[in-house]
Amino acid sequence: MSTELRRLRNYIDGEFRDAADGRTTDVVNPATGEAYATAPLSGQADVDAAMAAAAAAFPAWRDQTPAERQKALLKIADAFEERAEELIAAEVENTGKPIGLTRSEEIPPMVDQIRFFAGAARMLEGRAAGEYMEGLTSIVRREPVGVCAQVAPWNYPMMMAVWKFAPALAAGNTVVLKPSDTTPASTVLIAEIIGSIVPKGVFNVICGDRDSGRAMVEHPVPAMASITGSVRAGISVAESAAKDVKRVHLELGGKAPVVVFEDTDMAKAVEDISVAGFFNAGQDCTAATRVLVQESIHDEFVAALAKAAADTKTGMPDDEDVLYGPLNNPNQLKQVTGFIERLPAHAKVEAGGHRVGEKGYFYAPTVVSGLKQDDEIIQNEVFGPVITVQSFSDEAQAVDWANGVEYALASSVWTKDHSRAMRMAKVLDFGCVWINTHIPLVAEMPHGGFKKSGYGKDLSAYGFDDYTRIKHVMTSIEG
Ligand SMILES: NC(=O)c1ccc[n+]([C@@H]2O[C@H](COP(=O)([O-])OP(=O)(O)OC[C@H]3O[C@@H](n4cnc5c(N)ncnc54)[C@H](O)[C@@H]3O)[C@@H](O)[C@H]2O)c1
Ligand SMILES: C[N+](C)(C)CC=O
Repeated sequence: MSTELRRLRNYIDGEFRDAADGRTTDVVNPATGEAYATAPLSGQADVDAAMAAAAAAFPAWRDQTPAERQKALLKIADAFEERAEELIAAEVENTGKPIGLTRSEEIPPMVDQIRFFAGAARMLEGRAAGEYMEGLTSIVRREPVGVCAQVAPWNYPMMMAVWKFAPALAAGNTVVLKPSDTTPASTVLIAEIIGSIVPKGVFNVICGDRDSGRAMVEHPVPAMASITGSVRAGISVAESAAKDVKRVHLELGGKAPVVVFEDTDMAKAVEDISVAGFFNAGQDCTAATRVLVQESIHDEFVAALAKAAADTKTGMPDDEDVLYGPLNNPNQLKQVTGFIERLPAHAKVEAGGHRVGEKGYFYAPTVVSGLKQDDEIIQNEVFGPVITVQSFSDEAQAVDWANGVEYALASSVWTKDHSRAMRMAKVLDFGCVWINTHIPLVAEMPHGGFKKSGYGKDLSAYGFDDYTRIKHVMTSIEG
């Protein structure tokens, strides 16, 4: 059976290769539940080869001028635009996402993000050079870190690949990137695109599972390990990297609070929050997943949100009316289903709460109310199309509950009171606070969390800095 499937391959040192020992895994389309390809299950020999290629390519790539690296990234961005339909097709097979939304919501920001980092390559910052001790001039050199081991998740496989390779390559690093074992197809296509533009060895792709990822992070060559994924995986990466003191960059998910005050524009809030909660089947680390609503408007808000959920459609990628597709894999379906099955007696399912169909891994838009702060579904990441609602009495309680989880990536506040919004922005302990909106991201602004959401920033000049190191050079100017 699997011999008839399309064969995806690793991209190492400028060529496509099978795993050295020939091992593969089937890759399943989550909208159908059927395998459509095989991908290498990479082992130590594959990781060794990719790291050796990236290490060999590093000096020449590092020594290119920023202008040359900018030109390469701009060509990559142009190629993404030219080959957008191929990227969309690969991503849709990977994930089951709606075709139209992948075209409108993913390709343009990805291309823009690559172009942003192309520009950033020429805007490296440093403090002024000068004489801080008599007769001695100090300067700061900003340099690439080296080879970067990068591990991507399955929820936005191609966009997260961009967030990883673009700043790394722009800064002069070389890359070994691993997509999730459930979603390798778009990353393999990205390798083909980038490989036609940069010298061999600069960008390498290894397919495989968490053991392949672990072998990359534990490898002696990379100077930096970056991962987007679960807290469990992030802790494991940080532990492995600590053994030889590699730099670590972690984006580990969230449990975004959405704090709705009684003076909000209810219709706008409900519409925006339901989209931000259900988009991508809620498989988004910033999803508007945990609503805290002031008690005076609680019942009206819950009724409106339940109606918005009932009006939200999930279904096949070619259906233009759907907001979101399937969950990514059977484990994720089991995880989401488990949270709903284990709801405490005081919880009330206001909408959804069930699987949709028997083919693929679709789950209905779901709203759950009546929850308490220490309930499992409030404290843990569901990563599915499930919005929870709690009722708060005053600002202090809202802040207490909003901050009362282990995650700290993103949050939002909904109010017409500017002073209250700014007070909340100060005390909410999250890497992002949106006011009267939730989920937009721009290339110029940092994305990244605190607490168990990880450390290090994606996007922005701050994200670019994370892929550089600074060196002090001091020279005598006497004689
Ligand atoms: N932050 C995010 O964007 C994000 C993305 C995907 C999953 N998640 C969370 O993770 C939960 C579980 O999903 P999952 O188990 O499929 O994700 P995961 O964290 O296991 O996988 C993410 C990536 O990390 C790799 N990986 C896993 N363990 C590793 C290790 N020890 N060393 C190196 N690489 C490793 C995987 O192969 C994959 O490429 C989800 O329910 C969700 O809560 C978060
Ligand atoms: C980074 N983001 C928000 C696009 C996806 C995280 O799950």
